[in-house]
Amino acid sequence: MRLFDPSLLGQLASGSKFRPDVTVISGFLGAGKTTLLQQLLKKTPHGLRVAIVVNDLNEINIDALFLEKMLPSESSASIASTVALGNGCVCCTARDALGDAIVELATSGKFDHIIIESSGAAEPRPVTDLFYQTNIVGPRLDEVATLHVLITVVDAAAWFQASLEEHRLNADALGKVVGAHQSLFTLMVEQVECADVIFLNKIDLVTSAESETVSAQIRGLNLRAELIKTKNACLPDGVWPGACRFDPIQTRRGANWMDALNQARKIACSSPELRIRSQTHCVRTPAGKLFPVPGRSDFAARYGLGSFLYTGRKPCAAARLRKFFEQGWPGLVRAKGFFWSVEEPNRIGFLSVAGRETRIDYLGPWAAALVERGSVPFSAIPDSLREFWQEPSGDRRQEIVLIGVNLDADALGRALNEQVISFTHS
Ligand SMILES: Nc1nc2c(ncn2[C@@H]2O[C@H](COP(=O)(O)OP(=O)(O)OP(=O)(O)O)[C@@H](O)[C@H]2O)c(=O)[nH]1
Repeated sequence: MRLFDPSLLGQLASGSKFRPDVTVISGFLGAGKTTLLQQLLKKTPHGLRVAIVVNDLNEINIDALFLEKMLPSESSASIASTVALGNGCVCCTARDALGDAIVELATSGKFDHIIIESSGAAEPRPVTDLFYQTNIVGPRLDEVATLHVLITVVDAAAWFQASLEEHRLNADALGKVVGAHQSLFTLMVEQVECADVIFLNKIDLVTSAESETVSAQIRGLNLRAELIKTKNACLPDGVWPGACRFDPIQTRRGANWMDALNQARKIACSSPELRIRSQTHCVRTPAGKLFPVPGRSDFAARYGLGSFLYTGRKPCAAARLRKFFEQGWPGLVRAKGFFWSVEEPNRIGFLSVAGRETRIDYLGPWAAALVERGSVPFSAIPDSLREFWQEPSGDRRQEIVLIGVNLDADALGRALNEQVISFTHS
């Protein structure tokens, strides 16, 4: 893979140490990204020199053409430049082009702030990775520019609809980029999970009850981000350019499920039930248990948001696990985590549920499988894994975070035990 044009990086040698800020706007197709960009340009403080990078999936970049026409008359940016990245998505095929564009703009010394409008099919996380990946031919991207804020624009009406139904992306152009099996809703969820500011736009197209439901679901996914409800992406004062909100750790790991998983692991490790379980044999223990994960704010409590960890030491049937989540569960917004299955007992199963979209993947082997087959001695198992070690299953376990609004956790735990866990070993 090419990592930026080395001749551009050569310009750094003579350049100053000034690093322009970078704002990244993500959001699904038609959510209102270009509308927000127009608003940002209108409200740009006088004298702030802004450059824009617009990404489109097609060879003809409509948004770039539109913005170029708009810039001279409506932007208060003293100098503005538009770089169009056509035919590819900034989170995958156009990543090199994006890196080149940022380096060129940043090292020109002409701009204080660079705004990137991603294509509707882009995930924000790979764009942020670009700033931190090693560059064998020169400095890393974060040495020439500073990530300032990740903004995700959500179409409130589309979100409400997508969360109710299962939507699949069939369009050829999108299918190429996000993969035919990834649902619209999963992509929207990932865009929300990796954001510092979320604009819940098109608020005029939903009822106040629907707006509350969508807000609660979004809060269930990302409690850290600021949530702003807008019509026509109208910006409240003080938001732009605002303080730097991007944090390489907090933003990139801002998804509630990651936080819940970390918290829940601590709880599960100190739980007497798990200690009891470790003294007996896993086949005699309950199939699995749901632990509540403490909420992080009053906001969560107000909206009835809850996070739970389902943990257990009996293998599940992966086919039943998939069916269970595809059928849906009242109030469930997100489920993510690891599972141990009878179908693939030696490989770590990975589950991701967003709405009714359920994805199951297999990652590498469980450490226990490596020990059993003699590839790794037990002494080489790191402490972080030994914490979870219980004979005879080792580190094999169910560890799934479930996030939802007004979830009946007891019923959910029982249903998982009854419908998903394999009882063939008991
Ligand atoms: N009703 C309503 N329409 C809106 C709102 N915001 C934007 N729109 C309209 O929605 C359409 C799509 O807006 P864009 O800003 O082009 O959306 P986008 O996310 O840039 O779209 P892509 O570049 O295709 O991904 C336009 O016709 C906008 O005028 C809003 O708050 N309410």
